[in-house]
Amino acid sequence: MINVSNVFYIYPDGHEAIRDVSFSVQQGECIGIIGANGAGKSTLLKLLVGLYTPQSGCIVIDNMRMSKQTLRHIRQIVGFTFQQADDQLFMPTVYEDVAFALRNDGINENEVKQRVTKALTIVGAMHLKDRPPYRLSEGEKRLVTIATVLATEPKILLMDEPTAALDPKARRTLIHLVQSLPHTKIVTTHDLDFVLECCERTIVLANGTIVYDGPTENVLTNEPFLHEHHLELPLMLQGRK
Ligand SMILES: Nc1ncnc2c1ncn2[C@@H]1O[C@H](COP(=O)(O)OP(=O)(O)OP(=O)(O)O)[C@@H](O)[C@H]1O
Repeated sequence: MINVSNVFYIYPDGHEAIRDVSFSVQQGECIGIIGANGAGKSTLLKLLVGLYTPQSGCIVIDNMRMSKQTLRHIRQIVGFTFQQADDQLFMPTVYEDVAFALRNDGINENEVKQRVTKALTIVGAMHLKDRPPYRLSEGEKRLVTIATVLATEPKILLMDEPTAALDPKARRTLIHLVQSLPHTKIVTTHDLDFVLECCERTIVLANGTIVYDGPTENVLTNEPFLHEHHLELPLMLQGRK
């Protein structure tokens, strides 16, 4: 579903944020990308959704090599939720926000209504449809941003820090939602307990390179390795020591 080969990305100021990164993702996998602040997690997600273009290396999504010509099509396959929900919600009501991309694509109003209703129902936010997004709580906003993406019917979901600023109940709702979605998913996060519950495979980034790619359980129980990369044992595993 995703193949990343020898990708390098240097910001315009010369900072090399991604260095020789390669990995593949199979359909239906849920992968956690973890690492210290500044390790390159968000940069990598933005490369996968085509917001940034690598200086070298190649990204293939659903058998299509990412390029100016394929970007529009790839954006229909890949749904991306930003770290800040406010970056994604800007319409007067939740309904209009979820409908926005569909209307932009010229989809007829009947189908827009069906898709918006389905997406809001999946995330359990139908009751919010007439509310202004800026008045919602962080947890509600997070669910609505996921609905905006689900409505476009992507095959792949990329989520940047989805549990940031959520209280335990909202976080639990999100965990259940992510576990129930059949999509291929890549999630960047500092919430290692979330990774333990939702992702069977984990990639650890450090200074823009991959230092681990394998089963989640193996890496999240390796305390010396986690410490070396400014990470800690997930809270769920700390009692086992
Ligand atoms: N626009 C930019 N211009 C120059 N350097 C940048 C830019 N954005 C990010 N960087 C640098 O690229 C590196 C990777 O940043 P990135 O935001 O991808 O890290 P991250 O792992 O997502 O961090 P965090 O956990 O703090 O969100 C960092 O050193 C950061 O300072």
